[in-house]
Amino acid sequence: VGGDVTATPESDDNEYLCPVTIGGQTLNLDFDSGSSDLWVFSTSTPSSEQQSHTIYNPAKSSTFKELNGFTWQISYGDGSGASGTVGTDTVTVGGLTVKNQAVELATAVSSEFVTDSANNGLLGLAWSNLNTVEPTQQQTFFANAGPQLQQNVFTADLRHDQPGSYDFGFIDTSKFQGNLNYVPVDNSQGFWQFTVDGYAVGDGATGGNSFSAIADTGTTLLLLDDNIVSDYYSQISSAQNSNSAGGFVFDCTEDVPDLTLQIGDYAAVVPGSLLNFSQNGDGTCFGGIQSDGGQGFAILGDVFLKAQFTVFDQGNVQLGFAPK
Ligand SMILES: COc1ccc(CN)cc1O
Repeated sequence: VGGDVTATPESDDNEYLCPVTIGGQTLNLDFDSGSSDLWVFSTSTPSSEQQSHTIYNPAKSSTFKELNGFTWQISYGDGSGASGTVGTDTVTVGGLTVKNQAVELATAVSSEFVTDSANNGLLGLAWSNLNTVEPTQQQTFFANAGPQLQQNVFTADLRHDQPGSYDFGFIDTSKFQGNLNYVPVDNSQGFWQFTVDGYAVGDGATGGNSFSAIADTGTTLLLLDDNIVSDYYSQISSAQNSNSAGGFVFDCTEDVPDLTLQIGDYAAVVPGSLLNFSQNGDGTCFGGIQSDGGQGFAILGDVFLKAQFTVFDQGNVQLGFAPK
């Protein structure tokens, strides 16, 4: 048994949304391998915050059950957050169904979510020890689905400005080139965390110290240690760190170098085309590489994941990468 679901980018590839059916109601959710709560805009969300979102109505689901007294509260790296109550329902993603899945109903959402009208909630794909439900932590959709999957994996094939896909339970070898390169995962902090062994800017030599990183489909950019960020932008003559833009920008006419991350024997290339992330409207462009804020590990978000086919292997606690 498996599932295949389309992942559609919002404008500027800011996030990727996938249709999820909950108790017979379909909402587009942001699949997030950096968190472990499945939460939705619902009839419990204040009407002023519902705006033009698609909402889930548990009263209309014949399979919804309230988890009385259970609550959740989550905050994300970008400062956004949400909180609410909890129930269970039947959740289907691309033909794969999980019964009695914890579904978290938002009773409060931060402004970033209110204004992002295409996003009707998140489906967490990190490890269940990150789930925020109290008094009893809940399992993710992927953890619950694991036992019914042919292979205990999901894969991510995100693309620039075009639909990609998530597959659950199988590896579609037509979606990548060559062989998969596996790296062990440390899931003790609940993330898909692994070691990067070095980096190279453009066609320069691979160097630098090894560093820890997480594979995070719910983060837009490629967030790296400040030393690597400085080294990278030293290769772009007009680059500057702009407070008003919120990070490094450069003239849109510039030739933007590739970045290669050495992961074991695998050289993961992120092409310069993906590292010229978006236009600021004033002739400058915003970089796909930005600072990780010194939090001790790099965040390999969608900018990185667009350039790789990635296998999130729950059974063997490992990640697999291949070029596309
Ligand atoms: C405001 O939108 C979001 C905030 C945080 C996450 C999770 N990294 C996903 C989002 O779509």
